[in-house]
Amino acid sequence: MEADVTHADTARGVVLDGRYRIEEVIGHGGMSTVYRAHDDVLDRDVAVKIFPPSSEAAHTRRHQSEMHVLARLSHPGLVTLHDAGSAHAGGPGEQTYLVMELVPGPTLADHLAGGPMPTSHVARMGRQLADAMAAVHEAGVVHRDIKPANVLVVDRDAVTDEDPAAALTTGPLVKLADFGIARLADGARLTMTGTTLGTATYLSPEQAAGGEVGPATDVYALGLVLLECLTGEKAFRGTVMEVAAARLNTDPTVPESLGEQWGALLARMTRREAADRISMRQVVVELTRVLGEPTDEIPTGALPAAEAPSAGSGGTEEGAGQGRSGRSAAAVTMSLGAVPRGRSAGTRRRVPTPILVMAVALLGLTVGLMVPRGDQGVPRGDLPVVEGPLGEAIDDLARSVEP
Ligand SMILES: Nc1ncnc2c1ncn2[C@@H]1O[C@H](COP(=O)(O)OP(=O)(O)OP(=O)(O)O)[C@@H](O)[C@H]1O
Repeated sequence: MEADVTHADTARGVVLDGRYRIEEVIGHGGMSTVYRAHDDVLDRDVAVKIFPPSSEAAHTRRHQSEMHVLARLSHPGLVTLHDAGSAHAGGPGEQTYLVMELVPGPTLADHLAGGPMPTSHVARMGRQLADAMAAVHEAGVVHRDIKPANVLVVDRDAVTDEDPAAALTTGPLVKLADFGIARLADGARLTMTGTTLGTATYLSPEQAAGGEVGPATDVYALGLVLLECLTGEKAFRGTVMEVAAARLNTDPTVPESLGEQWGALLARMTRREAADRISMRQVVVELTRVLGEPTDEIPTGALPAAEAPSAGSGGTEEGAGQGRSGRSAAAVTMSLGAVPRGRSAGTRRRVPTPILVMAVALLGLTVGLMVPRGDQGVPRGDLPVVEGPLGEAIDDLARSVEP
């Protein structure tokens, strides 16, 4: 019988596909365990992300669809997908795994525990993330889970040094991980044992309202992440319920001390109406202005020069989320099956406010009931699956809670 790769103690030493030798756990997510592994064929270290066994064919199909999208995305600011496969293929304990570029540094969440970052560092790091995300949007995909825990810091010194000029100009400081995988398993977090629930810190208003999610959702989340990097404080604090509900009526506060440029940019990124936000490509342009650099020489990491949009061309709302194929991000999201249960392509539907309030209350209540009072904050037992619009609103909230 093949070894179980669910747990660290049984996974160590397992060789997947005859080449990926599992070594040690390097990260846990709500949906997976991430291991350092050695690729015996290419003789290099890699990261292997293993999902728990799924008995639902729909989950497996969704993982495969998402892998195909991940495979076509290439950008220095995105963690590269090398390979994918299944352990115990065809059996009841089949487990999907992804083999990725190994980024050995801490996450931005780890880094932020040390306090705010210098503004120029935030601008450069933010521009790298925005450029990567603009490429993602232009490929017709929405991440939907931008948060510090999903930003891997490539070079810790480049973020902490007072004068990291060389590192800042040569390569990406950060890489975005967890690319859209979390959204694939709609509702799975609500049924998984051992899922860590935190706060709905980076939830966009449209996610909180159960509305349609598009590229502007990522812009909002990145705005909150940048604000947190600058201030060292989360923009919204409180219980899951309070935090999720607050953003429907409240704009994040940008301290005046950050200056007019940052104030204007962050306000335009975090407008409550998604349609009023600037595009991710425009964020790249604005952060270049913040850095005092010419906007006609903005680096675009992923796209060949011939295909790269000019600095300003993607900056219009019309351009936001349109891929080179001409398909909108929302359309591709739907074709991936990444839309919450029960939604169909082309259907625009908002969850009525009373349902949202019930959803927020239920999620808050559930988290309150499930999270033990100790330091770990790890819920025990299964959370209920709720069908219909209420379930969808809860799913959206659950997907957005931060570990
Ligand atoms: N390519 C990588 N290189 C190094 N570490 C990684 C890599 N990918 C993920 N990790 C580590 O594993 C952790 C969990 O990964 P990830 O967020 O992708 O999992 P997840 O199950 O999708 O999580 P969630 O959906 O709860 O955010 C990360 O926070 C990071 O510490």
